[in-house]
Amino acid sequence: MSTATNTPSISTSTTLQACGVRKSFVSGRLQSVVLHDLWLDVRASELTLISGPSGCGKSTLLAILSGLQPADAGGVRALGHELGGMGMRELENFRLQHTGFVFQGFNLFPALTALEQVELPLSYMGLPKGVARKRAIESLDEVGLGPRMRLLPAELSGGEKQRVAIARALAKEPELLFADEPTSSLDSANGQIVIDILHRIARNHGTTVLCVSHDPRLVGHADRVLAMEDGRILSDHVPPASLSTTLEAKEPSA
Ligand SMILES: Nc1ncnc2c1ncn2[C@@H]1O[C@H](COP(=O)(O)OP(=O)(O)OP(=O)(O)O)[C@@H](O)[C@H]1O
Repeated sequence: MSTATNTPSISTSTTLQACGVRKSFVSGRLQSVVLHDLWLDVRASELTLISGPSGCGKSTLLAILSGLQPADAGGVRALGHELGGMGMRELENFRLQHTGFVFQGFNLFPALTALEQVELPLSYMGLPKGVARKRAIESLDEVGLGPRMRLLPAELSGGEKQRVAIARALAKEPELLFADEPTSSLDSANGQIVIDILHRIARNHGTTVLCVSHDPRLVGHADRVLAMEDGRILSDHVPPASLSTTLEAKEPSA
């Protein structure tokens, strides 16, 4: 069984590990510890949700696990690589090739169509134009936006913008997908669509999906929930809704 305590046992499908991660921030003469000696492992083909109240350190943990921020102590192992051992260039390349990000504020370019938004990172990755276009269209189709791919962000709803952002991440075919409060600016129905898409990506593509959110409505949609408080992971559980889905999937059909 995986654990989020100080005595980790690592399963074979683990793709992302935090090993004794510590982080503090200094503000004036005050130093506050945001993450306390945190251990966890995250598995492939699962949507892992880190939940907890505002300010408990969720986004800081996500930033460290994705290599956007360094830890003060401890390490992160992602896809077999120690992130702390990489130089800036190497880390940038690792993120480009292996990770996708989805943020609360969508981060779309106002002047680009949905299709162009999704194609852009693929050109940075060096994919030939035809391959990039094919992948971009497939990803937009997968999130249900094929018919709207020629539209600009201003012509899309909030939920559709977030789906473009997910398609942009998905088209890179990343092993690791990070989502920071992806449903916070969406209403309940659109939030549900977004979390269901993230769940499906984990299942169908074998992607490790790590999502942080303080939205309690997401808990039942995750495969695994890590509850965080004051820079510590207090519990690690499979939510009941996810358990029943797993049991249904194992039930032989009549
Ligand atoms: N760059 C920074 N400099 C100083 N303090 C910071 C910095 N980044 C985060 N913090 C502090 O660290 C603590 C944890 O912040 P973090 O954003 O990780 O929490 P969170 O759980 O994601 O919150 P929310 O749900 O509101 O986004 C907060 O007290 C925050 O003010």
